[in-house]
Amino acid sequence: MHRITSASAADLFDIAATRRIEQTAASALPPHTLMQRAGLAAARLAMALTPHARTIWVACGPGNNGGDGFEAAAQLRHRGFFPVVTFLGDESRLPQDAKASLQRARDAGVTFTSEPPSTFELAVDALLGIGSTRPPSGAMAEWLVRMHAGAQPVLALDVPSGLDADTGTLASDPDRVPASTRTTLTLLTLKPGLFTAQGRDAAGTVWFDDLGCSTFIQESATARLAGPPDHAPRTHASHKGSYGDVAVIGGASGMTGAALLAGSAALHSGAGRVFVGLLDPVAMSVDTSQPELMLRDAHALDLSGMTAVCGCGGGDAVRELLPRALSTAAALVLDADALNAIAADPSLQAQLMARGRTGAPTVLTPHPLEAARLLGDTTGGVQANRLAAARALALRFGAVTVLKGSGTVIADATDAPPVINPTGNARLATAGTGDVLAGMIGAALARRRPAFEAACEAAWQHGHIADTWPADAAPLTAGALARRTPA
Ligand SMILES: NC(=O)C1=CN([C@@H]2O[C@H](COP(=O)(O)OP(=O)(O)OC[C@H]3O[C@@H](n4cnc5c(N)ncnc54)[C@H](OP(=O)(O)O)[C@@H]3O)[C@@H](O)[C@H]2O)[C@@H](O)CC1
Ligand SMILES: Nc1ncnc2c1ncn2[C@@H]1O[C@H](COP(=O)(O)OP(=O)(O)O)[C@@H](O)[C@H]1O
Ligand SMILES: [K+]
Repeated sequence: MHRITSASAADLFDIAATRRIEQTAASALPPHTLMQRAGLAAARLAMALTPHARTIWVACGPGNNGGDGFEAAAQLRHRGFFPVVTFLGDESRLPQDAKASLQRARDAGVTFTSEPPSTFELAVDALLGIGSTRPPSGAMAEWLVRMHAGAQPVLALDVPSGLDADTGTLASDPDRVPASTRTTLTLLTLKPGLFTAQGRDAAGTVWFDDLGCSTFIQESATARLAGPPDHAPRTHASHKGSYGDVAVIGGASGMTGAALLAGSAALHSGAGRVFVGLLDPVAMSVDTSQPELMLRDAHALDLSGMTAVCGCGGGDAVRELLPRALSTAAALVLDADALNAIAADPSLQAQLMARGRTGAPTVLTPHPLEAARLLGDTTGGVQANRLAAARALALRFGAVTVLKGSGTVIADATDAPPVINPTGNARLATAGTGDVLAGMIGAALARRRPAFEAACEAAWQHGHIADTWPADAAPLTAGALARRTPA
């Protein structure tokens, strides 16, 4: 059992793959082994979370997730703790494993009640796991509200009840249950839904126990959790040409800052030279706070041999430059208004697809609304399955796609599993941080990192800066994020 951190690169498996792995493992092991291992791991984590707990409420549901709860309760009782189990299900319809664990809990002397205890130091959510088929309702919904309403920690077994383990969508309104400190012990496999969409908020701190079954995994991963990038030291005899040129195209009237932020991020991420091609006809010619940036008229930049970062603060004006960027830029990041222009223009879409077929490195960095426009979908539709949306965009345009937000998803058009970025937090929810990410990806492309790796590494680093921002420092602003130092 170990805690998952942003340093953990790991394979993620969806529900279908997890069930196949479970079958393989169960058929190779003595009956009930998996559930007993799951319950023991849960009891150990419960004891570590609340070593002095007097009452541990274990809420058990109608399937094998409930079985994990019975087993955990039995193990806790054997160790001198006082679990109180509430069981929401029909004993006669329990799966065999869960039935055996219910008996073991009874034999251990666990207390069963029909109503949750009035006070408890820890709640164990063993109501629903990967078999969740509909939003919890009735007593189950009430118990979930009750366990999350107070400050007591909640330990969810496998997945928080009601969370879709594939997509990270939560059946109930997540804002209804914000108070508790959440920990999730996920079992057998790590699931993608724990790390994207509402999964991060619902799961809290994630622990993983593979139940000793990693050797039974023959499946390819559904997705991967990005680990930190390797640190590649600069060779001594390198020069600015070794790190490439980035040209930011954006900054239409009133939005110059977005292009300057992307430029600043590219610069501080190590690009050899950074040009900022501004679309505002009366733009400044130098940014005295960042004299390293070479400000140009966007129309005058020759993009061949350069990495172009196109669209940051681009407004409508960026549209006319897109055909040239799509056909001539050596590598290309398309962000913000460049994506909106492409979404609205079939001829630009065709050009983007044609570029994709040439294999020229191209990265799209939509937030969910931009992704929805490109897909002809709604933001809700995109958020309902972020992995699928990122993959659909990557396949349609032949471009690496970075679908931003909590648990940024990075997909390409190959068979490689998409990556979920584990870093970042809501401090990034401030204007301009997306421009910074685009500039960071641009710098990685300029030093000739392959597009998928460039996107994964930049997304990890971008979130990591926010995660390690000193608590007592000034608020994180996009400018400071680009410079990587608190103002
Ligand atoms: N098997 C193994 O080897 C291992 C399994 N493990 C554990 O088993 C879990 C999977 O077990 P599972 O397949 O039984 O599914 P589970 O999540 O318990 O729920 C299914 C039940 O809930 C019901 N139900 C669904 N939605 C509902 C709702 N909203 N409100 C009310 N009821 C609802 C559904 O009923 P139905 O939809 O059929 O009406 C069915 O009765 C997995 O997550 C892990 O914890 C671990 O021990 C590792 C080894
Ligand atoms: N809660 C969060 N967790 C992780 N990353 C976040 C969160 N909120 C925002 N971000 C990140 O912040 C950036 C915001 O980008 P974007 O929406 O394009 O903003 P802007 O257009 O203002 O630059 C993205 O990289 C996104 O992934
Ligand atoms: K659960």
